[in-house]
Amino acid sequence: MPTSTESAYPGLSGADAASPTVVEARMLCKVYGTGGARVTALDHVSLAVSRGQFVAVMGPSGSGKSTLLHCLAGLDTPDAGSVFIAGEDLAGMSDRQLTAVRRDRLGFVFQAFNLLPQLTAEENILLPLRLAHRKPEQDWYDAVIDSLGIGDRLGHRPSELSGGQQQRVAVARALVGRPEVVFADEPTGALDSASAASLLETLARMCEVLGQTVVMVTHDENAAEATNRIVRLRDGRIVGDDVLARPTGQHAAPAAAVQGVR
Ligand SMILES: Nc1ncnc2c1ncn2[C@@H]1O[C@H](COP(=O)(O)OP(=O)(O)OP(=O)(O)O)[C@@H](O)[C@H]1O
Repeated sequence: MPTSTESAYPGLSGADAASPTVVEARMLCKVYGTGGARVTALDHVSLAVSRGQFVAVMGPSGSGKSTLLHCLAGLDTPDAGSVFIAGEDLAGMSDRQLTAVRRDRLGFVFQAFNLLPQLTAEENILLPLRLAHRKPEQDWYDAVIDSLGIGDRLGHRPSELSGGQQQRVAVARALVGRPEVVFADEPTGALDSASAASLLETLARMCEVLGQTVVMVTHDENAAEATNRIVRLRDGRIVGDDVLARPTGQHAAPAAAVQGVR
């Protein structure tokens, strides 16, 4: 039975320089305001994220974390520089193409779960695919539900779930379309510490085992510890970028979850 990313998915492990680059920022600049109110939110930021990496973006308030996340995700436009998702330059895209990229190739998780109260967990998870007239890939869907441990909650409405379970449903919704990368902005901000730790552990495992890529903004050093790369911003610049080697096999691969996936 494979017990590490290496054996389950050769070349797709977390901090693996040989993995393909899924997100790349080149010399991103973003300035808000003019005159005395002028703020340089991003000051020539370059960053390449490999498949399977779980990246924490950290830094003091106002250092540019959200601006960077929004530019990487095509939710905001840099004043200068380029963003590539799986090698495709977002700058060359029309609004319609950008919308399609966000819908079909990216996943989003925010502090607020944003689940629709009248839908069951499963209906919430599948809603983005339904709107895109896509069907879930069954093996991937099963792996996501299994990894998140919400198989017995799928028929419940959000009001019948704990906060931690609701966030897991929101994560499943972000993952179900098998996005190139998931962007998460303080995903544990509304959770108690035990639920937060559990969610982070699950995200880490999905990156290691399923080759998912996650870029997460967080203020929380504990949350960052679950990741395998910590990018630190200050005054719109990267002032630290630590790729952490995690011992292989720390997160055992759930064999059933990985069968037939990738
Ligand atoms: N729409 C905007 N208009 C004007 N200034 C902005 C705007 N958005 C961000 N800024 C400024 O750009 C800088 C970077 O903001 P950003 O939200 O990216 O920082 P952050 O690191 O995410 O902060 P926080 O941790 O407080 O959320 C800040 O000085 C902020 O005030």
